[in-house]
Amino acid sequence: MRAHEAGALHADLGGSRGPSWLRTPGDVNALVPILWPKTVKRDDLTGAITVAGVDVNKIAEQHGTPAYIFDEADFRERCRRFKEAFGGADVYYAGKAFIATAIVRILVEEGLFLDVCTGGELAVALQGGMPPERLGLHGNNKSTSELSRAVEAGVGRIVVDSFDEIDRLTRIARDTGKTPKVMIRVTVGVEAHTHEYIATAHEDQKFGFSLAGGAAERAAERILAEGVLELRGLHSHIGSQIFDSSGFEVAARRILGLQAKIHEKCGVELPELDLGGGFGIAYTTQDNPAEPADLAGDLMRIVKQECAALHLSVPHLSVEPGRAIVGPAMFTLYEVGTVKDVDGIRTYVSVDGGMSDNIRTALYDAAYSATVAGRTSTEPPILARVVGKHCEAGDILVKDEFLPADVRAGDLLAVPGTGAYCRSMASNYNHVPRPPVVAVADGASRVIVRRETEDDLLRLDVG
Ligand SMILES: Cc1ncc(COP(=O)(O)O)c(C=O)c1O
Ligand SMILES: N[C@@H](CCCC[NH3+])C(=O)O
Repeated sequence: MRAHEAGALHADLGGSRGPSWLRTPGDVNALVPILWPKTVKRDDLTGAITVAGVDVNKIAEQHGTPAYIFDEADFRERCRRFKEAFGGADVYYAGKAFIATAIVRILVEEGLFLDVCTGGELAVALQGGMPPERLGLHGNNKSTSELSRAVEAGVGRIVVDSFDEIDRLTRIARDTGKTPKVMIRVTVGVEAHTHEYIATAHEDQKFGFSLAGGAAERAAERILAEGVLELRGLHSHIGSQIFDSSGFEVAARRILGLQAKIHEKCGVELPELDLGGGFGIAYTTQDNPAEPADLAGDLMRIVKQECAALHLSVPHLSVEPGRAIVGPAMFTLYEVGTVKDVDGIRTYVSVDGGMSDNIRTALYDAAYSATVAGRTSTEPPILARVVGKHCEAGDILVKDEFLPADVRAGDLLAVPGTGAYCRSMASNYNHVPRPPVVAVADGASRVIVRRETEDDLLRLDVG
């Protein structure tokens, strides 16, 4: 029996963040549906996890570990649920969560729009065949080159974020004779209830034009007065991994207040409104995210009510979910390399990846769960910490989880909920090559982003 068994530890963890799930011998193998992509289950005979009918042991054999495993059917279903929920509104998938040409192709097929925020993401979007008019470009410091490329490609809307950018884009428009469509990113002053680093609408941060300070209104006046850019509407994004719709409500009220002011002062009713993304997902069983239909209902109701109160016509709405579409559609498959009991504290389970493939635990103190994936176990649960292979004590993937007491080197370990902001934020720390993304659908797997190799990294050195 390992250092910490579930029963004994439960009391110690009370009050602290604790594990996501107090496991008993019977349920240490359980897959809690809210955490896993829809086609994931355990095979009745072998106990191994399967995705779209493919055994993870086979995936590991074929593609190696670590690997991000993408459940295509799950992703498509989430695209459809958002699209249906928001009815006539446009759903811009936020590419920063995870983008690859294969993903873009699926988005095109599912009729979604796409939000990109750098020249690199724009290149992937165009390579994947997204019609440029269905693209939006974000960013607080877009370069002249990025803006020119977007204008040249005919990107549907550029969300302007500073007066410098308005100047830059105005010059490009004059030089090219084109009329870029723009929205204004407005900082509405909402303190979103999420980690400080991923909240984006309080006053003291780098994004957008301040509403309270009057910059947003001045930006609209300037764009309208110069008449070189086509002002389509206002944009607000309050942060990420948000569960509570009250922040969106306040944001919508404030931004529509500005819409009314612009109407009054400039005589223009802006035809579009974007309320951003940020809808939370379950990383552990303690998270309880809203359904897209409920979110959509709330947002659309607030916008309609507020427009009626302000005597405005209801603008064409759009939203930008990233995490809520791709986050739960992937899990990361690792192989356990070492298991170390630190007596009286916990068991450290080291896997063959780490903070280079998932920085979120180290960066945001994010909580994840994990399970032994290649088999089931009848052993009692022990409290484990899943860590990576990097030269860093903070290289933690899953802070607290109950794993079976016989977890051992060679086991496959799966961490769910890693579709968003894991591959897209991956690094080569310690010269560790980034893992591939393996898509699984209808009983077959295919690589959609190949594994990086040490040779790839060596080729960067030119000295
Ligand atoms: C402007 C903008 N839109 C959309 C998103 C997507 O957020 P999420 O992935 O939380 O839905 C972000 C990221 O926070 C963002 O900055
Ligand atoms: N990267 C963050 C969210 C920020 C999203 C982009 N504005 C995360 O992992 O949660």
